[in-house]
Amino acid sequence: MSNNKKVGIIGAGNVGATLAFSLANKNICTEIVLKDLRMNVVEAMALDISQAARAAKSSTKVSFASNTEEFSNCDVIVITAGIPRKPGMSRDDLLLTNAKIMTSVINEIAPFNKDAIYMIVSNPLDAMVYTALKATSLPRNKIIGMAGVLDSSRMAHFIKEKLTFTPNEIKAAVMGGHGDEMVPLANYSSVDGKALSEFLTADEIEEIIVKTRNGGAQIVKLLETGSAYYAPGHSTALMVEAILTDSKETYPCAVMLQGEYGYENIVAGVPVVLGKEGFEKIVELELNEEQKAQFAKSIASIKELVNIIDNNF
Ligand SMILES: NC(=O)C1=CN([C@@H]2O[C@H](COP(=O)(O)OP(=O)(O)OC[C@H]3O[C@@H](n4cnc5c(N)ncnc54)[C@H](O)[C@@H]3O)[C@@H](O)[C@H]2O)C=CC1
Ligand SMILES: O=C([O-])CC(=O)C(=O)O
Repeated sequence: MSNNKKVGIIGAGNVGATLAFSLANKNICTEIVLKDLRMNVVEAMALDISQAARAAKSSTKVSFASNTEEFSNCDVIVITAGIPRKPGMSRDDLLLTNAKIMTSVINEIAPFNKDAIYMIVSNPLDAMVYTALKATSLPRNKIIGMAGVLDSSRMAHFIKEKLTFTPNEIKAAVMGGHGDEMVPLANYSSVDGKALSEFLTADEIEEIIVKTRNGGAQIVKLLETGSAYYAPGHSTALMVEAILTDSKETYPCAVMLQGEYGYENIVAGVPVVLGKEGFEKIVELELNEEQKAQFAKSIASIKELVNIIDNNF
C-alpha cells in the first residue's frame, strides 16, 4: 500500500493493539505508529503486528514512537489511552482519571498533527469526546467518538442469536450515549429489509434491547480484569477505513451536536457520514415520542458528566 496514509494510535493496550492488528491486515494505510507509556509493550506490539501483516500479505508498516516528534503528521489518530472499568464499575466511574489522560495526550500530540482527524475510544466515551474538543478547540468534524458501531454490532449479534438470517441481512441501529441509557432503535433495525416485528415478538425485541445496553458490562463481568476489545477494536478499524478511503458511509458516531436533534453543545451518538474531513454530515432520523424521551434521558446523563468536566478542566 503506497497511499502515504499514516494512522497513529495512542494506547497500545487491548483495544489499541486489536485495532492496529485489524487495520494492519486490511492493507489500507502505509504506516501505523503506536504510542504508549509502556515502552517494551509498545515495541513488542509493533513487531508482532508487523509480522502478522506480512502473513496477511499487507505492506502496512507498524512502528512505535519513542518521542512525540515521531508521532507526527498522522491522517487519523485514535486515542484509546485510559483505564478500562472492572466488575462493579460503570463507565462513568472512569471520568476524572481518563479526562486527565485525554487532556494530556491530546495537548501533547495535537501541535505535531495539525491536519489529523481524531477518533476517541476511551470511556466514558461521549464525555471524552467533549473533553478532547474542549482541550483542542478543533472544529467538531475533526473529533469523533467510536461506540455506536460497536453497540449496533452487539444488537445485530443478539438478533442473529434468535434468527437464521446472514449478517448481511441484519441491520441494527443504536443511537444516544455509550452508557446504560443508550437508545437501540428497533424501528430502524431490520431483517431481510423487513421490520423486526415480522420475525420477533415484542418481548423478544425488548430482550435484545436490554442485552445490547448491557453488552459491555456482560463482558466486563466475565473478564474480571478489564473490558471488551475485539469488537471495539474492529469497529474502530471500520471507521478509520471510512475516513482513509473517503467512503461517505453512514455510521453511528459520538459527535458534538449544534442544534441537531434539538440539542446544543453536547456530544452524543447519532448517524453521521464519514469521509476524509471526519464527519461530513449528521443524519437526522425521525424519532417517535418514546425514542425522543429515551434520547433526552441519555443526553441528560451525558450532561452530568460534561458539567463535571467543565468544573474541573
Ligand atoms: N468506546 C468504546 O466503545 C469502548 C471504549 N473502551 C475504553 O477504551 C479504553 C482502553 O481500553 P483497553 O485497551 O481495554 O485498556 P488497556 O488498559 O488494555 O489499555 C490502555 C492503554 O493505555 C495506555 N496509556 C495510559 N495512559 C497513557 C498515556 N498518557 N499515554 C499513552 N498511553 C497511555 C496504557 O499503558 C495501556 O497500554 C478504556 O477507557 C475503555 O473503557 C473500551 C472498549 C470499548
Ligand atoms: O464496557 C466497557 O467498559 C467497555 C465498553 O465501552 C464496551 O465494551 O462497550
